[in-house]
Amino acid sequence: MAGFFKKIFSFGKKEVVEERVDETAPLPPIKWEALDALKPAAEQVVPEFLKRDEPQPEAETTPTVEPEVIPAPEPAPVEEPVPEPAPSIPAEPEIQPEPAPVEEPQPVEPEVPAPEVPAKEPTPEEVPAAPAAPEPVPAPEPEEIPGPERPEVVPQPEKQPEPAPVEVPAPPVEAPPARPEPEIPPAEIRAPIRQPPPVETQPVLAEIAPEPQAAPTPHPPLDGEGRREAAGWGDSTGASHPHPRAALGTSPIEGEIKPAPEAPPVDIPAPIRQPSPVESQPVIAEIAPEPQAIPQPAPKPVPAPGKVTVTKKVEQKAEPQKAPEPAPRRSWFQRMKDGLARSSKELTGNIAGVFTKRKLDEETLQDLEDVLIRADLGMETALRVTDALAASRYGKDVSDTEVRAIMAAEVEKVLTHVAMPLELDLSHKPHVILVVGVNGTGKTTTIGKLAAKLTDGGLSVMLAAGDTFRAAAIEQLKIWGERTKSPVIASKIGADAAGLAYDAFEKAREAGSDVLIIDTAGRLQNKTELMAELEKIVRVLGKLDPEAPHTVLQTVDATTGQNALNQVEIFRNVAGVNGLVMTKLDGTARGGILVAIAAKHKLPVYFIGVGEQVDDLEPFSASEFARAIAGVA
Ligand SMILES: Nc1nc2c(ncn2[C@@H]2O[C@H](COP(=O)(O)OP(=O)(O)OP(=O)(O)O)[C@@H](O)[C@H]2O)c(=O)[nH]1
Repeated sequence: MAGFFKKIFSFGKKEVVEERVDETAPLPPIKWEALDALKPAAEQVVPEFLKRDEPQPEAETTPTVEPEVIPAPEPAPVEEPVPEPAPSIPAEPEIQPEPAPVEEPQPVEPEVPAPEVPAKEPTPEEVPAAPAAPEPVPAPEPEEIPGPERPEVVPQPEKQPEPAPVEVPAPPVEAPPARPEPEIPPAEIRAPIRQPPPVETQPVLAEIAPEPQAAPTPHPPLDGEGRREAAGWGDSTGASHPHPRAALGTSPIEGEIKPAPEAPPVDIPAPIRQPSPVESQPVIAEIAPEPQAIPQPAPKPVPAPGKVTVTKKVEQKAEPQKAPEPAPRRSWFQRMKDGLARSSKELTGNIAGVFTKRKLDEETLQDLEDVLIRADLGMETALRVTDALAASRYGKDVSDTEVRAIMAAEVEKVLTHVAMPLELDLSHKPHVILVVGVNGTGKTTTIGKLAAKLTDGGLSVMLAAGDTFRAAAIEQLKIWGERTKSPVIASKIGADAAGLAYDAFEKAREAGSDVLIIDTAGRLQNKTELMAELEKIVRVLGKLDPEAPHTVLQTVDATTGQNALNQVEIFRNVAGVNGLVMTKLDGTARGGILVAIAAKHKLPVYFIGVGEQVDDLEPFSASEFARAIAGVA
């Protein structure tokens, strides 16, 4: 068979050049009888395909497909010149028998001969015969051939035509486009596609169809947008489509969609919004079937993979995850221990470094003293620890565990005297608590935490925004007042703090409040002004109650280290501080400063803060603090 075809092709090529001139002439009537007689010449008919390219009538008949096929095989046999195609013309009768061969072999070759025969020979007259032949063939051949042949044939002619046949390739190329044109309807569909109605889904197919040469491959032309459009349609028609969401879930489609980004789909977005993610999937299913519906139905449903929905699914997953977020609350001791972890870790680590396989001697004791001082525990406490250790373990092997235990015991002894509970003398109405301290040490926050404790204990509390220099401080106190349901007395920014304190005292008394907590500014930058202001507040309050303020609390920021010692010294002298609140013990390695302050000033430490939350303020416990900082369970 291959040899047979080659000959035909060779003829066709040569003739092509000649025939083109003839084709322009009108086509004479076909003589079927004569054609039968000419059967042997069928091979020579080859030249026709060339003519067919130009002749319009052929396009209608199925034979058009055949002529197209011809060009593809042509390349090889250019050598044999067949000047006289005339006899071959009668080949038409052969064309009918061709159907059978065409079906058998997938290769287009068998089909090629049939069309060729009629085309070339009939310079003018015979040419018409070619179109006539196709008419009988139409129904059977087209169905079988179309699916497989189209994709194969089209690409071949274009690629194979290498050098000489340059002329030939041109015609075949033209032939293929002619076919799609009849299908043009799809192009028309695009316009409707932009419109939301479900009918638009068809247009999408049309777009896909053209590419179909890629037909074997899924949906190259579809874009993410295209899918959306489809999705919109799918929603409306989704019911009719059998494609389950599961099918759509496949990811493969996505890859296809990406490659073909087309402008038209952009319009589609509107419909997409309407459908929910789930709906979009059905749309995809619709798109796939359409292209297949024409040639290949079931197999392509795979397009469901186009699941642009994948992104939507992801979103759905994210939503549910957000819901569950309960936070278990740790015990106070655990929180304090965690808060002091940095201080403890550094301290115990250094101690372990000193006592690694060493006997306790003067050098070792000196090293330990240095470690304790660097931990801000203070000279006094450091000496207490080393003295206690030397008294019981000098000259002996000592482990870091034993050292930490002794240290915890000595620290506790120092703190025990300052670890006192805050006592309120409610014989005074109100009991006035003046809160002082450097800016940012936690005055306002501590006031809020304390107010919460007092109100939770059934006491009525009133708050006074004595820091009149900062609007933020006033607003912050108001927030705490709302949280604790405590009235807040405030004034304009820059107002006299002493005057505000006086007014607040009167109002608290009038209201019968149990406790009045007064916030103050902490501008150490201008010590003179600060001292004057605090002294004035104390003096004014004394006018209403000689013993007021009854409690002067100073907040000390543990992160300030040794500076805290000086701060306490200043405020104690200016405002008569009689109690401390150590704040921010969480997140600092300098918690030991609390021990140094206690040892030096011997002021009561009422509370410690280990966080910003309302319940992160707890009464100070010497034992707990000592064990926590020494790393003793
Ligand atoms: N981590 C931690 N932060 C705290 C603690 N106490 C207060 N803070 C934070 O420290 C910052 C300052 O707290 P404030 O209460 O505004 O301090 P202040 O002394 O009133 O500051 P001024 O209003 O500027 O005078 C805020 O962000 C508080 O949330 C604590 O115990 N631990």
